Amino acid sequence: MTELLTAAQMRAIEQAAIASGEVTGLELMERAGRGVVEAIFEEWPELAPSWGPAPKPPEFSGQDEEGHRAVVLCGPGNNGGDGFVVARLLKEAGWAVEVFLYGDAEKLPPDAKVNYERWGEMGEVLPLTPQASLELAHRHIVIDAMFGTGLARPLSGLGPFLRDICDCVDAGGSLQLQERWPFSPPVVAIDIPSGICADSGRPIFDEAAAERIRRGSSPVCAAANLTVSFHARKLGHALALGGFWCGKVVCADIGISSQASRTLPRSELVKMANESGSRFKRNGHKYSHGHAVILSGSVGKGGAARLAARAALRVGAGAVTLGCPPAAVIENAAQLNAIMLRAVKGVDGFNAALEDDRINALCLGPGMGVSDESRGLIEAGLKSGRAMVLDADALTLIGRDALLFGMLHEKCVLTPHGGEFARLFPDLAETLAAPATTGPAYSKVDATREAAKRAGCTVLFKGPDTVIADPSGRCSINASVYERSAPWLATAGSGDVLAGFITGLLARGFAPMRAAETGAWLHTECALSFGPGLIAEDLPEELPKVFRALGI
Ligand SMILES: NC(=O)C1=CN([C@@H]2O[C@H](COP(=O)(O)OP(=O)(O)OC[C@H]3O[C@@H](n4cnc5c(N)ncnc54)[C@H](O)[C@@H]3O)[C@@H](O)[C@H]2O)[C@@H](O)CC1
Ligand SMILES: Nc1ncnc2c1ncn2[C@@H]1O[C@H](COP(=O)(O)OP(=O)(O)O)[C@@H](O)[C@H]1O
Ligand SMILES: [K+]
Repeated sequence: MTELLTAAQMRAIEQAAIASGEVTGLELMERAGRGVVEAIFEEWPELAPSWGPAPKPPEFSGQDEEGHRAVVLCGPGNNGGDGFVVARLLKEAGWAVEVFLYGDAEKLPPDAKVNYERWGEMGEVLPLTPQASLELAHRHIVIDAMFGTGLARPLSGLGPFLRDICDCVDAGGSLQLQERWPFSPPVVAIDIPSGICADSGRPIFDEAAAERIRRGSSPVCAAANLTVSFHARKLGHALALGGFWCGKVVCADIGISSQASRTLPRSELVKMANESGSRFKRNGHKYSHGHAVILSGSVGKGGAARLAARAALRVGAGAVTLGCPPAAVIENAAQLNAIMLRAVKGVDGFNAALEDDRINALCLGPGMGVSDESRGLIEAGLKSGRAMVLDADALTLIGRDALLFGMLHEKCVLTPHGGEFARLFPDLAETLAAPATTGPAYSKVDATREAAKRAGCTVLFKGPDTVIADPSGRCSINASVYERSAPWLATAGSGDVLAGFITGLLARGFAPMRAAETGAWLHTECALSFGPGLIAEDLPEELPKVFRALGI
């Protein structure tokens, strides 16, 4: 678990470090540039100085034929300043370096200006204008230092360069992949690929650029094989398409002493999990670990609820009961063993079941249907005040019904995917879907926080960038990107399993926000542990292995 920062938080951390006298801005920029160069040599050891002469790019006929060659594209802010440092350090390592500047050198901020001038003593700076000829195919590395956390508006006049950069990245960014592109150099983005908003992971573009995308011409942002960020990952590396554009993200330590960016070791995660709610099972009888009730749909519609029930039991609820319409009892009885089964005849039947005060968590929605009876069941569940996961059809019903929406309470967890989120919060979904024309752009974090506040309960907005927020504004992201990428989670029923994990954790006494965070994290862990080929049924069955690996 790693804390992600917004651009403003990063600026505040930097300013605090400078104000305390701990470091100067110029030193930070030097460390940032050094961090980029070190990350490059670590990623591609064959480029490190000790490796001897560089492979000769094909068709290259300029000077320095035996040396490594880099092109550094600098922008008008401090991201560009980092670029000038990288250019200088590579040159000092014996590289041939060509530097381009987008913008006016006179207007560079002070630290970037100093580094521009330092570079100026070693080499020239060419203007990055439409006339510039980059000849990327003749380099060993391309450095994108055009824009970082300060991106404020759409890029303009950079289209052809962005196309070249994206082509290099598409070609694999490997020094070995020479057949596909004459000599496709890896692209290294400083902080974030230019054009991507560091707070939202969304490209910033206007209508004119949108039209260009529709025509399939130039892209609106750069991409990278390696992104080197500083101090901590930013939200934009994890949200939306950030994971898609950034390639691999490494975080260079620039020596700022802030607690903000700690990466928690697994042992600490386990400790946190143990401290929240009713702990992992140590002692007590089954009902001391809670009793979850999951309602299923009618005949032939029980699969989703059975998946959720199995997940709730595996995650450690002491007892799980599946409640179904009387007509569906035989179908469910044929499928269930450890999970108890109870015929629930309409709302009255549900209210009767809820008289058992050992029942402390409910899950409504998976496979439930959107009938009036389903609505009544949701109302009864909400009136009972129990901790409760509302998923799938329950979300559709709540989205249609202001009265039900108004009954949501702080022990509820809503688990919408994109479509369900749009039904529940159409205005927020619309804002999120509208092209982002200025930075920082409205993000999935903004939308989920606002949704949780409005609903008065925890909201988990699903996707590879699952965002979880509670009404107090607390928010976390379960990003299934980079080393935690598990696209095989996009399989029918995996959302039902997630609902079951959260319900089981609620039954065990986890607070709603913690249950949602832990459930989402375990969901991804199970997918990673199982690997491709996974179907929803496999997720709960993988949990014991995941728990064992965690030492639980
Ligand atoms: N904050 C920190 O702690 C550190 C920041 N560093 C670097 O500084 C960067 C942030 O620097 P800045 O805040 O100067 O931001 P940027 O370097 O991203 O650029 C901002 C500048 O570009 C202009 N601009 C924004 N969008 C534009 C567009 N589409 N077209 C033309 N001009 C545009 C802005 O008006 C501003 O002048 C980081 O990404 C990182 O690379 C590092 O030096 C290390 C420390
Ligand atoms: N590409 C992906 N990478 C990681 N997780 C994903 C991806 N696509 C979907 N998921 C996760 O899989 C689950 C799918 O849930 P949902 O959309 O409700 O599907 P279903 O209704 O079929 O169960 C969610 O937890 C979501 O976050
Ligand atoms: K950049």
